[in-house]
Amino acid sequence: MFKSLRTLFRPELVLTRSSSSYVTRMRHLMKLKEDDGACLEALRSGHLLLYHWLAPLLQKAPATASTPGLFQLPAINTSDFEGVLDKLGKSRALVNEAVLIACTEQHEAQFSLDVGVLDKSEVERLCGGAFIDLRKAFFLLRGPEAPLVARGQALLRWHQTHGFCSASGHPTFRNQSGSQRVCHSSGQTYYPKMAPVVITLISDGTQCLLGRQATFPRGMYSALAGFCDMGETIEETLRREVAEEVGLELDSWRVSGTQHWPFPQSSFMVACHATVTPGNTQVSLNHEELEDARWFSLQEIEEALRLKKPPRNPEGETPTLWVPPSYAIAHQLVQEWVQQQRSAAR
Ligand SMILES: NC(=O)C1=CN([C@@H]2O[C@H](COP(=O)(O)OP(=O)(O)OC[C@H]3O[C@@H](n4cnc5c(N)ncnc54)[C@H](O)[C@@H]3O)[C@@H](O)[C@H]2O)C=CC1
Ligand SMILES: [Mg+2]
Repeated sequence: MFKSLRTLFRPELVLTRSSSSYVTRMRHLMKLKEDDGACLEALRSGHLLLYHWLAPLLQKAPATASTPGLFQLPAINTSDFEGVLDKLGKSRALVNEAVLIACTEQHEAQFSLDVGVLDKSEVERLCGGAFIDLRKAFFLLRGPEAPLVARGQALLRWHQTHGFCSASGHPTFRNQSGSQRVCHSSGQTYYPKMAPVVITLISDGTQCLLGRQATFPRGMYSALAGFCDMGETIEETLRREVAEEVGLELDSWRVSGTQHWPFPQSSFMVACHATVTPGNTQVSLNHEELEDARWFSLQEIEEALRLKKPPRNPEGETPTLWVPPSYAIAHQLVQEWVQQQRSAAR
């Protein structure tokens, strides 16, 4: 029913276009964030990403030979969604709860809206699509849609959990864009927050170390991660987390990239590659933090990367190794490590 957001929002193009178009777009977005009237007007002609209790609405993408079974985000015009609300006999005022998350190159504003108060299957039927758990959605979306849907969900979650001032206990009120909340009693302004997390892939030169928490799905291993303590630098967190979780002393490390991750309450992931010397690989596991941590060979990791979706891994059978989805920065670290190993072998 609705066209794909992919046709409207292609941030990768920004890199190849003149910087002035990027600057104009960012200035436009800044105005919408700060000016309630302009934001409300932009909402009228904007697009909505719908969520139902924080699960995003996805629709099947047209299949191609290389990308069968993929999904996309439907681009729903605000006015079309108001028509949906009319059909459901619900107030159009729900649309005003949308929060601003981005704008297209044509300066069309994009908002996310949680429609948990509406009947899920009715919305799915009228809008064409299905509400899918965000962790699952990361396996189904490609390109810029995964970070966009993550950002939309994170901002909605932040509003849903910051309705009261922690100083006065009184309700807080959002601005139109949703970029902040204010308590009129204490005068405190609240901004959406991300918790810094360091995630690291440790290599001994030929193998890499992955760990799993007891709550991970069967067979899934990931790079080691840990939240920064108050006042810590990235390097201090990195060394401490590795020492705490697997009892290893790092030899060297470098930052590889960063990412916003919407779990558990929005994390700012700083991804690093680290090394230990080959004689210093004996893992001493902290069972309170990890269920297992093991060294994996290049071949094992290459096989895990070939899986396009999580394997079935039934109880009672030895699970097949798999790693987080391609959007997760852990996946990118693993891929970079494979590239490094291959080029070192040439
Ligand atoms: N995007 C990616 O590729 C990956 C992301 N992650 C994310 O990294 C996060 C941190 O990794 P963990 O090993 O769980 O961290 P961790 O090793 O620091 O342990 C988690 C514990 O830290 C404590 N903690 C301290 N500050 C916290 C905060 N701000 N929020 C929540 N808990 C806090 C809690 O007791 C929690 O149970 C995970 O929540 C996960 O969402 C983890 C692996 C891959
Ligand atoms: Mg950890």
